[in-house]
Formats: sequence, structure tokens, C-alpha cells
Amino acid sequence: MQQALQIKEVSHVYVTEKEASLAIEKISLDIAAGEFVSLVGPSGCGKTTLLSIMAGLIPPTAGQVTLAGSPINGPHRGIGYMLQQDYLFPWRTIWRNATLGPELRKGVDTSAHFAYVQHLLQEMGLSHVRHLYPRQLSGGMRQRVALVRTLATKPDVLLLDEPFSALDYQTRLQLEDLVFETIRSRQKTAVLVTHDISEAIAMSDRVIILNANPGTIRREVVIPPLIRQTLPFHAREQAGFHELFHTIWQEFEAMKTERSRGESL
Ligand SMILES: Nc1ncnc2c1ncn2[C@@H]1O[C@H](COP(=O)(O)OP(=O)(O)OP(=O)(O)O)[C@@H](O)[C@H]1O
Repeated sequence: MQQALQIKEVSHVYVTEKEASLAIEKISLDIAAGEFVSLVGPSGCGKTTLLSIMAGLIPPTAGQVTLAGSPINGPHRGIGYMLQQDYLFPWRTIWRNATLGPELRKGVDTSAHFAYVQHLLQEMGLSHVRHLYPRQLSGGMRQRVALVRTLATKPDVLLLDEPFSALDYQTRLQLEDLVFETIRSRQKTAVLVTHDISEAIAMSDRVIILNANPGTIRREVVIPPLIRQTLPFHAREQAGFHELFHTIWQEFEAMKTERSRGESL
């Protein structure tokens, strides 16, 4: 399978006035084109740091990330991201927020892009709100606009940093299905950071569990096709789902025990 993202021995040290702290250490991970990978782990284990390095938003202290063989040294047009907050501009209409990506890129065929955004808005059930402002929309609708804006630039890879966590449970489940289907039908590569173990299992091909202090890969759990082939909502009802949940949960419990043992030494 063709490699989309290759993470090679990536480490990151945050340096503040007071101290230097190693957030992640020598993380290596190959993600195939079209694969959906989730990163889970205790708070502070470096999930967002790793995703930010993949996005080219922060340079790694050591190691390298490549996209289809080319090093990522800054924001890259092949990579789009969607965050917990929608970061829509309140003074722009939904249409002008959704078309922001193409607008910022020079030399782009604007009419083709506008037609694509129009198509995406329709697909996400947002055509009727294109003239409204973000404050006039629900949280779920705003995240759908954020998804349209991310897809509008046609990235190969989508990095998703807890994009559903600010939403109510029902909206969250609906949006999980929508994002999953959107990514699957376009055969995009995706990396999701989440605190929600069942969300990670329901959406991914692989779940990567990270250790904390510093962040390293602890374990990788491959999701079987039976779960993989259904929408996330129904994936939760498939045989084997609860066993996988239990496996990952046990790793979290083990990390908690190891932490408290370490603290009492
Ligand atoms: N800008 C920064 N300056 C200094 N330290 C930072 C900075 N950002 C993150 N850290 C530290 O790096 C470590 C990893 O943080 P990161 O946010 O990547 O973890 P996370 O797994 O995404 O956490 P959470 O699950 O709570 O969102 C933490 O110890 C955090 O305190």
C-alpha cells in the first residue's frame, strides 16, 4: 500500500523560560494512503503536539514527517485540519467562510472551486444557510461548515483534533457518521485525536495508544473489517467492539497504575 504520511523518530521538546520538557520521544509511524488512524492516550501524552508536527504547524526538535516522500516543513496544501473549535470568522457569512481556503490560494480556478464548495455545502445539508453568519448556526452546523472549508482545498490528508468534543452527544454521533462517510467515499487519509475510546474504534482502521511523559507509542490496535465496514454509529453494535474497548481501556488503567507507582517511588 502507498505510504501517505511517514513519521520518522519524531521528538519534540518545549522550551519555556523555566524549563525544557520532552513532550514526545522518537515516535515512528507509517500511515498508508486512505488509512484512518486514531491517536488516544492520557491527557498531556503529546497527541496534539504530534498532530501539529504532522500539520507542519510546529517543527519537530528531532526526526521528520514526510507526505508521499516529501518532507513537511510548514503548512502544506496536501494537508487539511479540523479542530475542536470551528474557528469560523464571525464577520463572514457561511459562504465566505467556506470559500476562504480557495480565496487565499493564488492561481486557483475560482469558478471551479466555488462550484465545488457549493456542492460540498449541499452534501452537508448547508445550502440553505449559506447567507447566514456563524452565530446563527448550531455547533453541529458550524462544525459541518468547518469540514466543508477543510475539504474545499482538496487535501489528501485530514488531521482531526477532537473535532466532535464540543458537541452534544446526539450531534456528535451524527457528525461522526458524516465525517467517516465523507472521508471514506473520497479515499482520504485521516488522523484523529480523541479522548473517546469508542469513537476511535468506531472510526478507525488502527488505534494508536500513546504513553505519557514523554509521549511514545505504547500499543497499536488494528480494527477488524466487520467493525470497519459499517458507519461509526452501527460499528458500536458489532461483535468484537466491546472486547476492543476493554483492551484499550485496560491499557489506560495500566498506565494509571504505572503513573501512580512512579509517583510513589
Ligand atoms: N506550548 C507549549 N509549551 C510548553 N509545553 C507545552 C506546550 N504545549 C504542550 N505542552 C506540554 O507538552 C505535553 C504534551 O501536550 P499535548 O497538548 O500535545 O498533549 P495531549 O495529549 O494533546 O493533551 P490533551 O489530551 O490534554 O489535549 C504536555 O505535558 C503539555 O503540558
